Amino acid sequence: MHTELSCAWSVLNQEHFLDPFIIMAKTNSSPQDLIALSLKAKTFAYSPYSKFRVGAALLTHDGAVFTGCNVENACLTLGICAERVAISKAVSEGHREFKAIAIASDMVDNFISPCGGCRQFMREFGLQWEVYLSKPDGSFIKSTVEALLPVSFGPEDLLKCETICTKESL
Ligand SMILES: O=c1ccn([C@H]2C[C@H](O)[C@@H](CO)O2)c(=O)[nH]1
Ligand SMILES: [Zn+2]
Repeated sequence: MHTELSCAWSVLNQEHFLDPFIIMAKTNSSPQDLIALSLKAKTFAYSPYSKFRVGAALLTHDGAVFTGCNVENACLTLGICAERVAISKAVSEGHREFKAIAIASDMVDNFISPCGGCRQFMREFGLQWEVYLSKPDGSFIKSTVEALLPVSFGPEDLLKCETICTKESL
């Protein structure tokens, strides 16, 4: 684990570390690498209201990594979580298939757990991908989107309602 973490930190110390394609070339995308990237992303958190910093690092099917941090707003309800920032960055650049997301916070004694909204946001892109809930020391719980959001509602369900498709409803 120490070797893998050193690898991740050496990646982070290089210029352009936020470029997903450079990260793809330089890491083996282990959970430890992804967590190290989420910890780095956390340092960019804009959280003047809650003072609660969160970072996320999202690994795509093709090995790219997109990071995110929480971004709060003086209009308090407009803040966005780190996970949703990372997913939106990936989707907006053409990536919709995900392998894993790592989440980091400053909580020393607790693994950061994604909010319900972020679980639903993850679920939009599948149930069978991994979620690493981490602590600042790099320790983590490995879960999945499905385990975090059982019996969920997703895009497939919209296709199951006949009334949407029948002429009577028009
Ligand atoms: O998994 C989580 C939990 C919380 N937050 C953010 C939202 C808000 O900015 C702050 C406090 O809830 O932390 C995240 O980004 N991800
Ligand atoms: Zn959230």
